[in-house]
Amino acid sequence: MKVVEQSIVKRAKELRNQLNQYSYEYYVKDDPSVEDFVYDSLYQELVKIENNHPELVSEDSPTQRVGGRVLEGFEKVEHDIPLYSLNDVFNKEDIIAFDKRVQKALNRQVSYTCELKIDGLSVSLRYENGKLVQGATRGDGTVGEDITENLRTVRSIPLQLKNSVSLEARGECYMPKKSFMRLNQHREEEGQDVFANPRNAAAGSLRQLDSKITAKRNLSTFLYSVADTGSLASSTQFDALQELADLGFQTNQERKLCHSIDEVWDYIEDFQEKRGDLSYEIDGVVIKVNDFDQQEKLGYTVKAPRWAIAYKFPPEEAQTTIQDIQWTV
Ligand SMILES: NC(=O)c1cc2c(=O)c3cc(F)ccc3oc2nc1N
Repeated sequence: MKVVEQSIVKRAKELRNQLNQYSYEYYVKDDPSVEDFVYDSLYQELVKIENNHPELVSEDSPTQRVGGRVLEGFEKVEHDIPLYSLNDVFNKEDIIAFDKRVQKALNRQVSYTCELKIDGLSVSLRYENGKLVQGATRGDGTVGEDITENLRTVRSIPLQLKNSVSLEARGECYMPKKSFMRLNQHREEEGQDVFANPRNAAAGSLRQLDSKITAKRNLSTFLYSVADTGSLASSTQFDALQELADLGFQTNQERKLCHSIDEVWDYIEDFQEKRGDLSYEIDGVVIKVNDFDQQEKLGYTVKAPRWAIAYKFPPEEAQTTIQDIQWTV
C-alpha cells in the first residue's frame, strides 16, 4: 500500500477501537467517559474514511451496526443445544420444596445464584473467534429465527468480544421502561397502536424486517449463560456471569450468591419491594444451583432444568386493580 494509505489504515483502526470502547462504556457500563459530541465527531471521521476507502470497512466497525437491506423474512436457526424454559413457582413453600429436592438428589446442601428475571425476549448470540456471527430468537427452544441484523443494532451487544473465544451466549433482550414510555407516546401521537408492555415492544422491535427501525428502539440486553458451560473457564454460575462481563457483555449487577434458601427468600422479598425502582421490567427471580458439576448431576426434565426455578412475582397491574376495588367497597 502507498504510505498515505498506511496512515489512513492506522487511523481507521484507532477510530474503530476508540468508538467501540466509548460505546461499551456508554451502553454496557452505563458510565460514559466522553460527551456525545466527541463520539459523534470521531464517528463522522470514520464514516468519511470508510466512504473514501470501502476496503477498510470491517464487520466490527460501529458504522456496520445498522444494515442497509430490508429482509423478506427470517431464516430458521436450529439450536444445537436447546434453550429450555424454566419451571415457575409462586410461593415460599414451593421454593423450599425445590431446595429439598435439590438437597435430596445431591445428598448435600448447595449454594444458589439468584438473578433478577428480566421480562424481555430470550436470545442466543453465537461468536466465532470473538466475532458475532449469528443472533437468534429462542423460538420453541429447538428452532428459532435468525435476527442477526436486528441484534447487531443493539448497542450493548458487542460485535467483537474482548478476546477471541468461540461460544454461544444466551440472555434476555429488553426495552428499558423509559424507552417504552417514549415509544408509546410517539405511537399515540402518530395514531398508531401502543404496545401493552416493554416485553411486547421488545418482541415487536426484534421482529422488524428493516433493522433501521430496530436500531431506533433503544433495546438492551442482559446475558446470563452460555449454551455449553465448557466454553467458559468458570465452574460456577456466579463466576460465569463475571466472565461474561469481562468478555464485554452486559450482565445484571443485582445478582447474589446465596448459601441458604432463607437468603434466597430474603433476596426475593427485597426485589419484590424494589422492582418498581428498576429501569427495566422484571417478572420474578431465577434461582440456580451455583456449581456447574451439580447442575450437570441434576440435569433436565423434557422441558426444563432441574437445577433452576423461576419465582414469579404477582402481576403489578392486577394487584393495583384489586386494591382499587377494596377501596371502593
Ligand atoms: N429472564 C431472565 O432474566 C433469565 C432467564 C433464564 C432462563 O430462561 C433459563 C432457562 C434455562 F433452561 C436455564 C437457565 C436459565 O436462566 C435464566 N436466567 C435469567 N436471568
